[in-house]
Amino acid sequence: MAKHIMSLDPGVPETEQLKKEYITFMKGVVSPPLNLPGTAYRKALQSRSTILKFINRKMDERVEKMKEGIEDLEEDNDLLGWVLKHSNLSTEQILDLILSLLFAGHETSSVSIALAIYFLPGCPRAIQQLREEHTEIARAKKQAGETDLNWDDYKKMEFTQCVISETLRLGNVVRFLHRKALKDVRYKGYDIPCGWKVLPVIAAVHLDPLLFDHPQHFNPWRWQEMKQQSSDQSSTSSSNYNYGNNNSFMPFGGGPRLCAGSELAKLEMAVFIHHLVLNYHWELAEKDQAFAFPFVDFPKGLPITVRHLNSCI
Ligand code: HEM
Repeated sequence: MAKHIMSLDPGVPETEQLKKEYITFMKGVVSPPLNLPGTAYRKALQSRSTILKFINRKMDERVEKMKEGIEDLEEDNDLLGWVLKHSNLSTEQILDLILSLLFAGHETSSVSIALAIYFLPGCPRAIQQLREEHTEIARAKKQAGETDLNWDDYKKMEFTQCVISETLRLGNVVRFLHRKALKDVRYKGYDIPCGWKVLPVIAAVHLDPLLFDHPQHFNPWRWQEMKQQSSDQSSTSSSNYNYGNNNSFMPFGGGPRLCAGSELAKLEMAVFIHHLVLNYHWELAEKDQAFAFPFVDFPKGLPITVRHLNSCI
């Protein structure tokens, strides 16, 4: 993500330093707002300020280069390069945009991928079906003399989409949303006064047994059933499990504030799963569990053992 946003290469000292600050920032984002020495909140404020200074410095360097007419293909095509050249955003708006995208686009996708790695070994039949789907895609590409995955390949990943949806439903990377009533609202017999904050808990919807059969069970095939049901109008109306309904599945939120990166996130997960199932066998090295405190994480870092498969493709 940092590479696409600011052309930061993984492993180099400045990226690692930014990562360290980012982790401290994340730990204090949802914490009691006590600006006292040693608190997570205070440390997060300090890290946020360090990150903003870092982005500001990068911006100044870029502006200098642009003035001198120095071209850099990679930097000109990253997000920072694009906004500097083609937008009229103020410095403050650019800083806010870059920080928000680093925040919104990094943790969510990487935790979702970790959750897929965590759930799948408990469902060997799903791994088998994924392998079949991706082996077929890889075989067709080889026949066509192509190597890199493209949009048409992605569109063929139908079962993979079921695995992604199920991972997002059960994993609940984002557990609740933030809303504020802009006027007095009466909803299902409840009065919500103007100005009150409302936190819709999407995790509660995703784990509701009235909406999802055996909601704690990782079952990617439920999404195939859902597709089948929605194509069969008559059966949908008599079913309890209307999880094709947008209000019952909203890992990316909804309405005008719907996640801006939802399609990118699913694409990232699909590409990762493609390479994972084609090339590797993996298992959990020790028992670990996903915890939400407040962001979903694995206390032990989800250690896995990985073995390379001798693929015949
Ligand atoms: C699996 C990964 C992801 C999940 C589960 C996720 C989830 C969410 C959720 C629940 C929201 C709040 C929506 C609302 O309030 O209704 C949101 C907002 C947002 N997300 Fe994501 N997200 C993911 C990945 C990404 C990525 C990869 C990017 C960008 C590269 C991104 C950018 C954003 C932005 C910019 C917003 C704010 C949208 C707005 O307020 O207008 N997200 N995301």
